[in-house]
Amino acid sequence: MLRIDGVTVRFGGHTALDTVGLDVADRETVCVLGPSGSGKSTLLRVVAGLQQPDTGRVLLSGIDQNGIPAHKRQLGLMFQDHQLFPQHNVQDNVAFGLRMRRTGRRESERRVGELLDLVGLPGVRNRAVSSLSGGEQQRVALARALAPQPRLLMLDEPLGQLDRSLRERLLVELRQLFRRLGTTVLAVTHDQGEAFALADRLVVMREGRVEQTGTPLEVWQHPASEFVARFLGFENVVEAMVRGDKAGTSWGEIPVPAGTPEGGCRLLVRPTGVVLTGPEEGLRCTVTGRTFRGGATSAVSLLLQPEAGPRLEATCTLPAAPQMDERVGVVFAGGDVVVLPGG
Ligand SMILES: Nc1ncnc2c1ncn2[C@@H]1O[C@H](COP(=O)(O)OP(=O)(O)OP(=O)(O)O)[C@@H](O)[C@H]1O
Repeated sequence: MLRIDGVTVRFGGHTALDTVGLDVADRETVCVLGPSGSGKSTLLRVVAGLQQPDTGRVLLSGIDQNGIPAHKRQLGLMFQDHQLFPQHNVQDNVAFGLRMRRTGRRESERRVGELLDLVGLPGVRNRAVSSLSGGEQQRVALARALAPQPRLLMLDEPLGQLDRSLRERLLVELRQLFRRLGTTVLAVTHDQGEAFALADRLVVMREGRVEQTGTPLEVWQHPASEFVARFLGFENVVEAMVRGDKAGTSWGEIPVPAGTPEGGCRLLVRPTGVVLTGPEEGLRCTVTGRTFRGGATSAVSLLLQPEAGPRLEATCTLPAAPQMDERVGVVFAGGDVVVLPGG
């Protein structure tokens, strides 16, 4: 459906996109994830035809889009500040793209009704946009982007402004909606939770380059670099020397996956792989941070300062959680140890 091929964009001396390549298949939802300034929005703008690349091509259904203006690319755009017309009612906002295409009034009204049902807002047709809540406005923006039946829907931080519980609910609904409609989606976000919930495939960007692509599970299980691991929120990274099925580190010996090449590398231990034991067992640590995360699992995040080596992050349940300044022992679970490539 979409092919981005060797796209480079420079602003003066700064390279915002550096030979980026990316394919999005028909009906696939791809989320581009990366820190602020990594080039995500620029990538969307290039696909939309709002930014001319210095080199490279954008193909939609095999056709090079060079020279095709934004409004002729048949794309649906939904940007962060959802750019609705606040003084107009919902009907007029959702029908905007249909008017551009000269759709008749009756057909347009039918389609708007259908879309409002779809996004869970039946009966708001005549309300002023300014009278809707933030979440409702977001849904109107989505209905507006979907109305002209774009061949590719592009979302830029679609749920950025919303509170957490609303965001989580909408994410689930959006995913179901895209499945049902067979929509092809390219979304960008800096929020990994949003990307994981929405995407069939993730693209992690760093300084204008694609650092890793894969399904959310692939990226989570095998981050391609320390950058990706840290971006996903994994902090337990340490220098290691692998010998057989163990690695020597400043935290002591850690089991490594079978087949790990011998020699120096960097290891990641997911917080779930840092297992608390009695204070006389394993690596001795002091609890220096303790945050109750709540949620269905009543999880507690712990920061542990070991006798030697960098600080560790661990998680446990509330009943099992030690207190601040308490001394604990730690052993490492092999299943949560990842060898970072290029370390
Ligand atoms: N029109 C422009 N002129 C000059 N520099 C620009 C322009 N647009 C973007 N940049 C620069 O290009 C880089 C990438 O910007 P971009 O907006 O694509 O990043 P992003 O990953 O979307 O960031 P954010 O998550 O903060 O929106 C940044 O360093 C930005 O300052």
